[in-house]
Amino acid sequence: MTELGVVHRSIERAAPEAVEELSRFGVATVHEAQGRTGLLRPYIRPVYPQASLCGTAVTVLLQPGDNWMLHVVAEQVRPGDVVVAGCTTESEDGFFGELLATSFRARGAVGLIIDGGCRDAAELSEMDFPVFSRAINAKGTVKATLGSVNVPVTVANALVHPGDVVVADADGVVVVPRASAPEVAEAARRREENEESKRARFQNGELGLDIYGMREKLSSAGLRYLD
Ligand SMILES: O=C([O-])CC(=O)C(=O)O
Ligand SMILES: [Mg+2]
Repeated sequence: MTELGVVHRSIERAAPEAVEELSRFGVATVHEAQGRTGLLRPYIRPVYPQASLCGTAVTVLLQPGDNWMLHVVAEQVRPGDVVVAGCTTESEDGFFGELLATSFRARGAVGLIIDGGCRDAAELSEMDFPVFSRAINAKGTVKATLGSVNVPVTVANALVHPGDVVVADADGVVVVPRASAPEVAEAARRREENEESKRARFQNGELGLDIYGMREKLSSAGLRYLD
């Protein structure tokens, strides 16, 4: 069980070159590149359509309806970090808004993933501070019960460790374990190159049936063409 009331101050972050490399790819590519793993459940949505981010996770475990620990985690943020907030129990209250976004940004945070609600959606969009949350909800929160900072957290069914890489865009949110970030970045690069050549062939009018060599398999599966 996760210990409550602790703040881990020293965490090991993924290599900056790997983070930089991963930032060039979309969530779908990264997810595929690591063997279709690491996705958060799709109920986590961007607060505004253009929101996207890539950064190293600093994690926080919140208590339902209580945003105290978001102020505690702010102190642990380093430039390039994304705050990843889980909650001990489902909660859709408005934990986070433009004031906390201003604070996070001043510390160098590139965004927030929260398995809870957030508010001030228009201001967050105006600021272009990317937030991915389970709800937009004006309901206010209290500062009463301790959680923890920089412990492993489960966020929308994905386990996130401090220092992992998180990539988020209009398609969703994916987490890449710190140690495998360089190899996933390399696999994503190869995948993107491969898609580029396929895209050119599709543009030329070639069919997936031929590009992927599907005809034989379809006929052995018994597909019949009738005139
Ligand atoms: O203050 C709060 O509790 C959350 C909020 O609206 C903000 O950060 O602007
Ligand atoms: Mg506010």
